[in-house]
Amino acid sequence: MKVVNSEQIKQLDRIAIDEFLIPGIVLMENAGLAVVDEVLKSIKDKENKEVIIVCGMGNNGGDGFVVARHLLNKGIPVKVFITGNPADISGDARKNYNIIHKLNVDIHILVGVNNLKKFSEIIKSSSLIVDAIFGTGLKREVDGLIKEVIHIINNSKKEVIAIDLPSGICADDGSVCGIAVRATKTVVLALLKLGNINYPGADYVGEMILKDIGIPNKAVEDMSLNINLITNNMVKEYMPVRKRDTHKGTYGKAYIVAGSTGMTGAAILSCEAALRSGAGLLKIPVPQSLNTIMETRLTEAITVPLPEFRKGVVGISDIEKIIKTMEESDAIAVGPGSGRSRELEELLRNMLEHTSKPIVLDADALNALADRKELLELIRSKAVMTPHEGEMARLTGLEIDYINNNRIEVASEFAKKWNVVVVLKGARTVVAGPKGEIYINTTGNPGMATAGSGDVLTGIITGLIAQGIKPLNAAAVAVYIHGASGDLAAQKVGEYGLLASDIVKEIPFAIKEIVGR
Ligand SMILES: NC(=O)C1=CN([C@@H]2O[C@H](COP(=O)(O)OP(=O)(O)OC[C@H]3O[C@@H](n4cnc5c(N)ncnc54)[C@H](O)[C@@H]3O)[C@@H](O)[C@H]2O)[C@H](O)CC1
Ligand SMILES: [K+]
Repeated sequence: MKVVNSEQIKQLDRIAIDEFLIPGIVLMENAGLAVVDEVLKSIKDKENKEVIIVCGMGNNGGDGFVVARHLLNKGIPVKVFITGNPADISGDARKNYNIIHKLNVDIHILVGVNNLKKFSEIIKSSSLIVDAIFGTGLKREVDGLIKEVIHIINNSKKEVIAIDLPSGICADDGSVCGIAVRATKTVVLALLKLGNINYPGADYVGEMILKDIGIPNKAVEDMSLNINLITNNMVKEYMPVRKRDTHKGTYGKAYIVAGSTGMTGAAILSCEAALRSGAGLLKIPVPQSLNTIMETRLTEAITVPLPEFRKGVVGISDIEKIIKTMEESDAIAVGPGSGRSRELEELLRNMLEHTSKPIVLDADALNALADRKELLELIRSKAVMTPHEGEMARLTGLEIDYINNNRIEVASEFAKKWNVVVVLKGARTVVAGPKGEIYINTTGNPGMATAGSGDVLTGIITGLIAQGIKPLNAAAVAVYIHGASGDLAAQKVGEYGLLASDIVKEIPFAIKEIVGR
């Protein structure tokens, strides 16, 4: 499912109007009607049906005027409040304003303190508020009178249906521009905006309903939009169908280089997650002294004990064996719980130099790359890197705040620069491909911010690549499954006590729920 920013939706609007000759006022009519549907659903069982529509000076306000006209026609009492002088309204919004003016709709102009008092009184006796102040055209901090208006709407505790975006949320990044309407429901028009799904905006939208307003699919296709929301359907499409006459070899061999003294748990979580995601076979090199622990915990994996240079750390002393296993594998991962050491840096250098197999680089492998940037030049296989913002900061030298405010750009630039897939983890994990492809994930919950959660994700990505899914798609599908598994776990144990191992246990159920098998 495509996601756009304000510039892209503006361009799409222009293509629909100028190239496909769909009059803008038709789109506005469709937008208004889509909102009317939702308003009617909401007030259906209410005795008091009075609807307040608060309109701004742009096309979002124009949509609001259309809503007013249709509600009036259906006998619903409506009151329209306008946040400025109607003389300043132009274009299609102006036409729709003129119509409701002719129809003698009860229109109020919001100016001055006394007027605001009246506004809050009238709101009190209403049933529902439609927020049509700003949509994708919001430009700057909301202040003055409109800030007061939004404050009154939020304090009213009334049901609020926002048109396109809750007013005050920036369409491009979901930031709050001074203040924003807290909506019960947001009717999103034509395509999702980044502001609808990125935090904090996502916390303001309430229930999100995406409505078609008649922009031709062809116009959307012509734009070759690069930002996608990961959906159930995408996961269904990419998860391999398991045929009857297959064997474990069909589903790939994964090789996970992980764990060291004190951090065997990370390795176990990654390995179990890879197997729970469907990988056919899994091997893990184990420092000799840790072999008993690993064998005891990992029933289904094959552990390969290796001589250790330093106690509890896999080094390069048996690099030939490691290279051979890499060559026999379909997917490799390195880093979870590996520990920071010179041995790991050397091991990683050797691994990168000797393999062209897809490789997932996580945790301590990312630290090694951050400490020795020249190793990044060695990546010639299809690599997936899974940093959180702290690791991304170390890899790029950028400030964490900057990364958090520019997650898509940062992930995408890095992916393009190093020709890798980047999974920038967080509340809305961003998966970026080397050709500018972007996937955003919306599954998951705060309970998943717990030790080992990332190790599970690495295992899922590796397990999916092993089954033949291309690294970019595997990463996108994996973050979705990871989040969905976390959501199932949270349903059972809540968010506080959720452990990474709870996520692993839910992987098969999440896949079954999404894929249907
Ligand atoms: N998707 C589509 O193709 C369609 C969308 N429609 C609706 O149109 C809005 C976008 O309309 P636009 O006129 O570009 O912008 P807005 O109405 O969101 O706001 C612009 C309006 O507000 C003023 N303004 C901006 N920021 C501030 C501020 N901080 N304080 C005060 N005033 C501000 C600005 O000067 C303008 O006057 C989209 O979201 C949909 O709802 C169409 O109806 C159908 C086609
Ligand atoms: K709005």
